[in-house]
Amino acid sequence: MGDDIPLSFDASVDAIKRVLPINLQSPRVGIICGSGLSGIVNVFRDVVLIPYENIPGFSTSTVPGHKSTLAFGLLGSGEGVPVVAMLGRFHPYEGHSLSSVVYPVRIMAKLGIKDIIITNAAGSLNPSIPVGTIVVIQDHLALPNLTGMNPLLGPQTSKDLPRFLPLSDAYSPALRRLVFLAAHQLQLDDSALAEGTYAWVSGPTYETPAEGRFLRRVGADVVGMSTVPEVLAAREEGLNVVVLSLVTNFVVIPETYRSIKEEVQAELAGKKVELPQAQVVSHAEVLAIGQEKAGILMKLVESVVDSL
Ligand SMILES: O=P(O)(O)O[C@H]1O[C@H](CO)[C@@H](O)[C@H]1O
Ligand code: HPA
Repeated sequence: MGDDIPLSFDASVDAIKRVLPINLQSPRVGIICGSGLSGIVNVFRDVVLIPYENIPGFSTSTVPGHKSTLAFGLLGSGEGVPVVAMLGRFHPYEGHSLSSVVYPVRIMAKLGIKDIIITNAAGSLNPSIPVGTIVVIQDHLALPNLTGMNPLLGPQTSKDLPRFLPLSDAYSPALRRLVFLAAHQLQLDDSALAEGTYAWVSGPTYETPAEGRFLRRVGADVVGMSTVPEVLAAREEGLNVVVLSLVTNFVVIPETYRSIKEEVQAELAGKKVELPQAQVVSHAEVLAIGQEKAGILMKLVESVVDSL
């Protein structure tokens, strides 16, 4: 993954500010919308939409369920909090370099946000975290990071940024608290929210059963192909981070491992066998669950922003 974009932060910030009214020029909170989760813009007030193609340094998302638009507006009760939301993100599997993937996070930081709420669609590796659950991420496991695919590799974008970034506190306990308090206020069922560890994989293939078992055994609860690069850049920029993963599918359920050997042996012995079929995940399924559950996630985000 190369550093293929010129560092044009000022040009990007200028292009954005030029089209914003004064009350939206310094957003307080950034939001990244995961697959099928861009509906939050519908509850913004005074909305200004800027296509990524109008912002120097921004790429274009190629994934269904990801628009390529930066949305500014006021969110929450009263006067509202000025926010900026990425309606669509970039993933390395699309061919974007890691520096392109995290570029919008750096621009949101330059615009002045202090907190960032990152959402994603993810597969569950944990049998006690069913589809539809919103997982408040408390930690991550990023095999690509450990093996050299880290967006912070290479020259830093500013000499003021820390070279060796600690990640023991990457997921803000204070913001995570606000999420659970917001859920209480919204009277969400206790089972609506869980806490867990996000495994970042490069994709675009979904996991094999063996990979799913491996990620579960090494401590991950959910898995996805995004988010971690953004978290790293956000932390490097000094932002407070909270990540909400909407579980759209199960990656692996132990009972779905069918043994063809046993099946054939049983058949040869004249026994009737009805073994469960393996599940096949699809992006259409991911988007469908996203559509079904996006409302709750959006209410949660709005309520957290309101309580900041
Ligand atoms: O993480 P987001 O962007 O929500 O999307 C998730 O959904 C896609 C797979 O269906 C992958 O891109 C995965 O990361
Ligand atoms: N694996 C990886 N990424 C995903 C999944 C999954 O099962 N579901 C949604 N994003």
